[in-house]
Amino acid sequence: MVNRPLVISGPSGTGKSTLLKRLLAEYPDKFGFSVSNTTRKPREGEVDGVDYHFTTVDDFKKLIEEKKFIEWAQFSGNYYGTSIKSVNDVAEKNRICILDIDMQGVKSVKDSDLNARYLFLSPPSIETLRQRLEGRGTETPESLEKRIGAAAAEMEYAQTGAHDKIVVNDDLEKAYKEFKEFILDEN
Ligand SMILES: Nc1ncnc2c1ncn2[C@@H]1O[C@H](COP(=O)(O)OP(=O)(O)OP(=O)(O)O)[C@@H](O)[C@H]1O
Repeated sequence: MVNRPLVISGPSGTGKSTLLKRLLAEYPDKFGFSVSNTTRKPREGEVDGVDYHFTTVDDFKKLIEEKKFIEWAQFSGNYYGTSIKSVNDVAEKNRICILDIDMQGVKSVKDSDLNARYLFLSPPSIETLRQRLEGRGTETPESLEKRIGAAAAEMEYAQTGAHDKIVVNDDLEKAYKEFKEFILDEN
């Protein structure tokens, strides 16, 4: 099968965005992201099927019942979700769908019939992760502790062998090389 979806996970602050940004800049036509469903109203300029699949609450609930979502959540009164179809749509456009998701998302994808590949990006240590999150300047003391707690659980899960590849983001150049090699190592 061509273009298996690629699931990238790892603790917040490990460097997923940094590496993905670089990959997308180097290969602008090779990858794609799934279009989420939402029950919120479109904002001006937003296009159905492009920005989101705008869905009624009834339809959204039906999709949940039919187990059509890999993951879904409710934020401030609206539902948001990633459907299996939206991931398959990317492959149909001959692109590799990248899913940047957390441990729960990884488990859901594993429960679905998506034949995905799993990459875990690990920090060299929790202490380094803490320093990077502090250095990024985006966290309050509370959100920092929350992320560190979640990181420990993510790292434990990675120890169970749930992923096809673990890349340790120590030296950025070395990590990017390994990251890219696994991703481009065709499907
Ligand atoms: N190899 C590295 N060495 C040192 N610093 C790094 C390295 N990789 C990333 N960083 C820095 O660590 C911080 C966190 O990286 P980034 O924002 O990419 O993490 P993330 O995994 O995408 O986090 P989130 O899931 O919260 O979005 C950034 O400030 C980034 O510049």
